[in-house]
Amino acid sequence: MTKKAVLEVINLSKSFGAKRVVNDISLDVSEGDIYGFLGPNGAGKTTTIRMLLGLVHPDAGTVNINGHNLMHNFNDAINSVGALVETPAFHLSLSGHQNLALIKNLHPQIPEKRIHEVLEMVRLDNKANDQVKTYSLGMKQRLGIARTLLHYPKLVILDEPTNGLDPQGMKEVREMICQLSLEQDITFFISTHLLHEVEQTCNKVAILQEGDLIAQGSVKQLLAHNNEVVEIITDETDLAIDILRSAPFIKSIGKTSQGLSVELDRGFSASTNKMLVSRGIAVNYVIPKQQSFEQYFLDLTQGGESHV
Ligand SMILES: Nc1ncnc2c1ncn2[C@@H]1O[C@H](COP(=O)(O)OP(=O)(O)OP(=O)(O)O)[C@@H](O)[C@H]1O
Repeated sequence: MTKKAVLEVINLSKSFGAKRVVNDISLDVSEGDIYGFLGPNGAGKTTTIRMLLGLVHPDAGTVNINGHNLMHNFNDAINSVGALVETPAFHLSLSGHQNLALIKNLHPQIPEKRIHEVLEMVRLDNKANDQVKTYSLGMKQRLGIARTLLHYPKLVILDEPTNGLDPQGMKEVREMICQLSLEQDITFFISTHLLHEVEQTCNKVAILQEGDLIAQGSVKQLLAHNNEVVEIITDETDLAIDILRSAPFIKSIGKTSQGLSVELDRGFSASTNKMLVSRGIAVNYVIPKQQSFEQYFLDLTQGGESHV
């Protein structure tokens, strides 16, 4: 069954003066996705997010949020999204609950009980009555996310939500996002440059570089598209390198403590083994290595091919 589109971005572009910052990008975010929006510093992530929220006017392109066109039906589009774009500011001498009550009071349609619900969702219900000045950075960030949830959004956009957090704070935010996605049917669009976070949290990613979309898809799909890496356990490393160097399907060879790490075209590990054995090399093992998303990202953004 095709999943419902929650965020559709079609041919979006933006320049500042002569500088093209976002270049004709299209993104598809479906119901239930935890969608990672990745890119090196200055790639255009924040500018894109600001366009998704109507804070920056695009030069060209269309944004639909939950079926509402952002340009033509702004209120419906924006009311169905929650967003945390900068470090949230709170009244430090008030409690978490009191801070959320101030926001709730501006929106009479939000029931009182919602404050407790969202505090529970971000696991701050036991700190609800403590002053925000006693909160850690991670707790403040979670309170910021609670604030975005007050009006029952179907889509939540977070710009670098774990930026500046310690490992424990990052873990808490990560776990909370996964839980909200599962239990509350919230779709997330998260910009980050932390690749490890993406691997652990997101089911889909888009990679932006200098305003261009250079990859989009599931983490699994993107890695499957890439070369394979195997470790070849052998004592005859120098001879093995001489033999493999000439094979067109071998992309790179490095030495490891027990043999060689070889990057090759996907599907050629058996041929690699056969080539070595037929030339008299004693191959003890060929071990497939899981290529990390981090390596994939670095290959791609430092001069690799495009997988859009
Ligand atoms: N209002 C503006 N006027 C001129 N240039 C801008 C403006 N906003 C952003 N830029 C430029 O656009 C480019 C993309 O910036 P943007 O903040 O969108 O990137 P980013 O991917 O979010 O980077 P980072 O991870 O460092 O925040 C940068 O070169 C930035 O200097």
